[in-house]
Amino acid sequence: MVLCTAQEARDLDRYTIEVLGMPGAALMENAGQNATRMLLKRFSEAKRAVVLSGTGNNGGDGFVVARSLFSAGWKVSVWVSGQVEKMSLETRAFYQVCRNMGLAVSFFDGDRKEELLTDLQKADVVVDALLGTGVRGALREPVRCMVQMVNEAEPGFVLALDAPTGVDTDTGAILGEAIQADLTVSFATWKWCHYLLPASEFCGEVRVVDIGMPEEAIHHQPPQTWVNDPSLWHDHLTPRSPWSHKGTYGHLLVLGGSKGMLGAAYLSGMAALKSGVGMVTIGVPHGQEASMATKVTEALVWGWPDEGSGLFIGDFPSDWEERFSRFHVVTAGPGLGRFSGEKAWLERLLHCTDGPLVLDADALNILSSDLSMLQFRKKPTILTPHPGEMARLIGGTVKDVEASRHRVAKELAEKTGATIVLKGSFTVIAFPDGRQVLNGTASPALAKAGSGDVLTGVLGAFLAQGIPVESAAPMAVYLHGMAGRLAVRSSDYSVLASEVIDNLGNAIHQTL
Ligand SMILES: NC(=O)C1=CN([C@@H]2O[C@H](COP(=O)(O)OP(=O)(O)OC[C@H]3O[C@@H](n4cnc5c(N)ncnc54)[C@H](OP(=O)(O)O)[C@@H]3O)[C@@H](O)[C@H]2O)[C@@H](O)CC1
Ligand SMILES: Nc1ncnc2c1ncn2[C@@H]1O[C@H](COP(=O)(O)OP(=O)(O)O)[C@@H](O)[C@H]1O
Ligand SMILES: [K+]
Repeated sequence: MVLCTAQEARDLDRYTIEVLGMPGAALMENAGQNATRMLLKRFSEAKRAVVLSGTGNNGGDGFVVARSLFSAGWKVSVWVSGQVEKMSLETRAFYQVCRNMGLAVSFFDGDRKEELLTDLQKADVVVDALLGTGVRGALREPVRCMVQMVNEAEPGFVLALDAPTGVDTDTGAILGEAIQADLTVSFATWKWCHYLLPASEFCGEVRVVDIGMPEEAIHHQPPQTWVNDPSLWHDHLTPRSPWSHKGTYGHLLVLGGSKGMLGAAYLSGMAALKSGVGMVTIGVPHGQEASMATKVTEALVWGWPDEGSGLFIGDFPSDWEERFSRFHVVTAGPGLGRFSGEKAWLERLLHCTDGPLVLDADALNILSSDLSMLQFRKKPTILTPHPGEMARLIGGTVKDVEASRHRVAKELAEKTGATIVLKGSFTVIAFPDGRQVLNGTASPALAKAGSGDVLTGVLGAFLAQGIPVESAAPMAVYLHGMAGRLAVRSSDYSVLASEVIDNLGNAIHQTL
């Protein structure tokens, strides 16, 4: 499913109407009808509704909802935030239908506050069709006043059409005041405000409905962002061939696991094996080799030189060249730690890894001292920062990252040529060509140390199986999030990273 900026949504509408010849009124009728259907699913009996309509096309959707609820036997009153003369052609037509059918339509210019408030307080449902993607800047009167009154009235249920009035479609900012919705029905595509804080907290549940926009419109002008779903990568998640063998599914090297952090590399390695990779070697400092070997049964263990402190030194083992040629993918970072000569070490790793390379955790912190190290890479590099690591990479703060996750991820991908997997409650995957995928499958059960190490392993495993990064990254993030959800037995308080690993198989099975 596509995710649009306001401009992309306008371009899609324009192409559909002006080039494909779909009448705008048909799209508006479909939008309003499908939004009504979502409401009627929740309320089996006729109720009392107040519909607030603006003069733009969002208001037109509102008039369609008002008429449809009225026809379904609901008691409906409509309040309009401007004059008939300001209405767009389609909006005016649907306004006229409401009048012709005898619906109560009132105009609000700030004078009839008592009347509107009483109406809102009596309503079971308020439909917010004041502003959608056409909003510009801080709310002006009388819209601001109407928004404030809805929030004051605290109606039982608020349905927002496309977006709650008062949220900026693209930045997710609040434009002074915003309607607190229980359900937002978005038309044809997702919009950024459904994901970005603080706007997303005003949306309630978000459902996207079809408005009859032909697929050709999306193919003609593909937006830059998609919401993650299996249709994006399902072709690569195929049943395993009965003729396959371990060599078919690649060999992954996991580098990390310093003293006190062995578990991180262990989790990555096990997650990779549970995600179908043929073979895993876990590279740990020499001093940790014996401990790791007793911990893992299914993975190979390779001891790297260390200084006795449990950290890697800035050197490569003597047999690295011969060994490296056997790995299809390298992941570095989980439990790696910081060590003297780390920058030279990472530079060498970047040069000599002849396949995809995933950098996580401290490998990212080392990289943040000099992003130009990545410019030598010919094969895909994938960075999987959490917001703290991302802040170090861009030389900003966590607040900067969280205020604009999608923008910072996109900019870093374009700047470095790496694929960025910016983790969080919704993870952003940004590719160097500007495209982005947004993931919504995760669970707060994953907000616990070790979850990220699992993701690194899953991603490394899919890459080692020859899946291109454009599919492997969204596939790993999606299945990791789903495994996190499936791992919840009694409470999301209690999920361990190892239980997420145990549920990778279920997630893959349910998606195959
Ligand atoms: N196009 C299509 O085919 C389809 C579009 N669809 C629907 O159309 C919606 C987009 O419609 P849109 O572009 O008309 O914009 P919309 O959100 O109604 O707002 C414009 C109005 O808001 C006003 N306004 C702006 N900022 C303001 C502020 N800060 N404070 C106060 N007022 C402000 C602005 O006033 P003006 O600035 O012109 O004075 C103007 O009157 C979209 O979200 C979807 O619901 C669906 O029906 C499917 C088919
Ligand atoms: N509230 C949340 N909702 C959904 N997913 C989350 C949430 N918090 C964390 N996650 C996911 O859990 C993982 C945490 O990664 P990270 O912080 O690197 O953990 P660690 O390095 O300790 O293993 C990421 O994949 C992130 O997207
Ligand atoms: K709205």
